[in-house]
Amino acid sequence: MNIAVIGTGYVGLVTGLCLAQVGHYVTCIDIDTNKIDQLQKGHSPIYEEGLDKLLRENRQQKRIEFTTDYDMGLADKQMILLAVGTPQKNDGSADLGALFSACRAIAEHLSTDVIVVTKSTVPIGTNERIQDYIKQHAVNNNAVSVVSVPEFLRQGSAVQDTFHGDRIVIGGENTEAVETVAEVYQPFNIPIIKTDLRSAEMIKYASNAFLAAKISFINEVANLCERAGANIDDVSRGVGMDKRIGNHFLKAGTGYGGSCFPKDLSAIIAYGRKVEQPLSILECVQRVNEKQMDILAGKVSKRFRGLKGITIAVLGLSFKPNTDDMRNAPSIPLIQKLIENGANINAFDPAATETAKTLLSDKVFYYETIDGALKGADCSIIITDWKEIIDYPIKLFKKHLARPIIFDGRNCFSLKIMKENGMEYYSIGRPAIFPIS
Ligand SMILES: NC(=O)c1ccc[n+]([C@@H]2O[C@H](COP(=O)([O-])OP(=O)(O)OC[C@H]3O[C@@H](n4cnc5c(N)ncnc54)[C@H](O)[C@@H]3O)[C@@H](O)[C@H]2O)c1
Ligand SMILES: O=c1ccn([C@@H]2O[C@H](COP(=O)(O)OP(=O)(O)O[C@H]3O[C@H](CO)[C@@H](O)[C@H](O)[C@H]3O)[C@@H](O)[C@H]2O)c(=O)[nH]1
Repeated sequence: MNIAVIGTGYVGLVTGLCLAQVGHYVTCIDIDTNKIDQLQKGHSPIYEEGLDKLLRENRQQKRIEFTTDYDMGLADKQMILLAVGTPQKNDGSADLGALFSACRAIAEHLSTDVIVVTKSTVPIGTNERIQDYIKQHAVNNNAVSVVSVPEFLRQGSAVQDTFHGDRIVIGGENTEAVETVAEVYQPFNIPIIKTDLRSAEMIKYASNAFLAAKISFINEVANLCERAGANIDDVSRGVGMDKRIGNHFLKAGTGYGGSCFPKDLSAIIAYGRKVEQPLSILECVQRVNEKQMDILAGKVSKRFRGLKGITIAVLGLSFKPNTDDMRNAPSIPLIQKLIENGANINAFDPAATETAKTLLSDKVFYYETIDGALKGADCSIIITDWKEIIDYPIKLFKKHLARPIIFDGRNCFSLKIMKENGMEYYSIGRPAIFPIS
């Protein structure tokens, strides 16, 4: 099928490439000329292993192309995927400005009957608005059916998630359009669930909200473990082995970040308020998460009796490993707090340094190696569990740091190894380790 994808961010690019890979012909449209320039030259603007290869293969097979021109991009397409951003507004609700400006462009450039598939995460009722909006602004008399296919990929493993997802949700009121979309996704061989538009929209928010709730839940239990003298790693494993609970998203840490959970929770909470059905559990989930981001600063401050003048090697800046994305990364409020209280920051991240420079205080010193960041620092804080950091030899922490002290926000190391190496080690939800003097 000939498919247009509007928006070449994470979702648009990965979806476009994966649809091309299973044999469809895809044109990706974006208003960002830099992004389109890069893609036309065969460079992925997104950092993720495997994406460059997928891009190269599909360009060679002429199954994917990139443009800023809506006329060219929408010509002869049977399906248009909407994958523009839906960021958070000041009041917490989703900003649908980019989405409706893309809908306006569809209405003005459409010259064939199409199915419009919404991949963007949108509040309940939005797909009905999209249907009305395009009809109202259409310059030609083409038939348009809107179908909701929310996206569940994770950054860093987006291609893998697209080919091996747990389910594909297809929501729509027009049965024929829903069936056509199901055929397009059939080569992925993933279970498909067909629903109405509103249920599909709700499934996306409820899924993210539940996952975020699991994280805040385990973080609270971790904090309780510290008081109780229990070990969150064992507790988490024991709880997660119950199949009714499941062992995913039970890893305690410095809180969830990223471009999705924080904004999607805010959006569904704002929607609940609007329809007078407040979501009190999710409001707590958010509060617990905000508090969790402060936990490491508190531990360092307690250990050093204040932060003034100490030098901290911060390892990992991106909101999670295998991505250069810094949106809502826990490193941002944490580093801000440390600097406000007088600490000096040496930072290392394998991929996110350039983005970090645009977001963090200009007082932060960046290093290209872990060695460089550690040298002479009073302690190290681990915020993101990159493989490079987990695999870094403990004896080098000991060699480079002025004092062998680690505050680990992702429980990267075993307590036994820390003890054996004579480290002073504070993690999340586990007993602190002090060197034997
Ligand atoms: N990033 C994820 O992991 C993820 C996963 C699932 C769902 N989602 C949802 O998918 C949507 C897209 O997320 P993203 O992270 O890919 O967004 P993004 O912000 O990375 O990219 C959006 C792209 O849309 C382009 N754009 C904006 N207005 C446009 C217009 N009028 N015409 C053409 N292009 C336009 C922007 O230039 C940008 O390249 C959001 O609703 C998000 O919540 C994201
Ligand atoms: O046990 C866990 C699991 C995750 N996290 C944190 O949670 C955040 C989000 O992680 P993850 O879900 O892996 O990343 P995203 O790429 O943001 O993906 C989420 O958000 C996407 C956008 O909606 C959805 O499509 C995905 O299904 C959903 O997992 C990160 O800060 C992680 O460090 C934890 O603290 N503990």
